[in-house]
Amino acid sequence: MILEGQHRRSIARTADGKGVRILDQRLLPWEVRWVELRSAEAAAVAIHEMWTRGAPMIGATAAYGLAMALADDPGDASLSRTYQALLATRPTAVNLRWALDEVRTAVAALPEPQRADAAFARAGAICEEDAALCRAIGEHGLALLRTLHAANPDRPLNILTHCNAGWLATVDYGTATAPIYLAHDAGIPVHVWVDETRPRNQGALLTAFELANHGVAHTVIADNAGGLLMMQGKVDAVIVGTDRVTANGDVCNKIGTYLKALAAADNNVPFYVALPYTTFDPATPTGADVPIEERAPEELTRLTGPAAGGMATVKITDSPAANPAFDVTPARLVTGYITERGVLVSVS
Ligand SMILES: CSC[C@H]1O[C@H](OP(=O)(O)O)[C@H](O)[C@@H]1O
Repeated sequence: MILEGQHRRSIARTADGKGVRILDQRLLPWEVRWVELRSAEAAAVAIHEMWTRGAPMIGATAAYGLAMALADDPGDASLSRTYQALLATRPTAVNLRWALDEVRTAVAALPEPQRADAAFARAGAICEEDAALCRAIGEHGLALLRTLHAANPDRPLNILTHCNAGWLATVDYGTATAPIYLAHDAGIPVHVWVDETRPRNQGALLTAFELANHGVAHTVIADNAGGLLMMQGKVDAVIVGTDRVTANGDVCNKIGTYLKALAAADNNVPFYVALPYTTFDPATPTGADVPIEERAPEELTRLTGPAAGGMATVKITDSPAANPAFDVTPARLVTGYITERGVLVSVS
């Protein structure tokens, strides 16, 4: 199903100002369903169960969750309890902690009656800032893609991406997709190899949905096909998003990213990471220090999809399964970091 109209915003404050409205991404691309979250507890469930996902997006949702809690109880105990509960929903993306810290800082010194409004205001500003940051990432990435396309102007530029780092993962534009959207809109012929991204298939379900909706040529591939395509010279660059970049430039991102970076290095394919500065985590020394989220094995051993009368789940195996949701790409494998301030060749 293609989303019509203002399709680039997957989060907004509710009309009555008391909640937050998100797209339930578990149903995409088959159904576009908006849900209204009316409590911090509902926001925590939506983040943990990945109704909404993507580093900047879970930060924005958590920020609204804290605001909703303060509307119910603006006291310090509520603030602290809710902060910790939301922080515990998903451990890897640094944007979650960053956004919660932003709201806590905005309200901590205020009289209690003023806290909820200030929290909602900060949450809304975080969303608007993210949209602007991602647009700027797109502008800097566009310059990069122009240069890459100039090397082979007679054919489309082939970009490989992993997972979904699009407008569904952010407030607008995406991070890895922002340069792609701006290049497409500027008339640069771009084709995207879309890693399906097992086990949750964010690529096949979400990135493909986004690109189709924007009219960008794309091909969904098995995660394990990327190395062959690079070996065959069919990939001009890899651009991925990230959930956290540590002080030394290591990149935490969706499981499978590291293997793409290895294949890119082995085939001299530039490997870029697109991120806003809110995803840098200078307080964490290296990728080895980042908690890697372990999710339910059933995400791996079951497949869910549309069937007559609704969604159906099929079993793949009864065997035990391990399901780490992220991995670490060492800084040495990263060609550059595309940020809202420009393209960095190193972080440390
Ligand atoms: C722009 S952040 C996107 C980032 O978040 C995704 O993880 P998840 O879908 O589990 O929230 C993935 O790592 C993306 O690169």
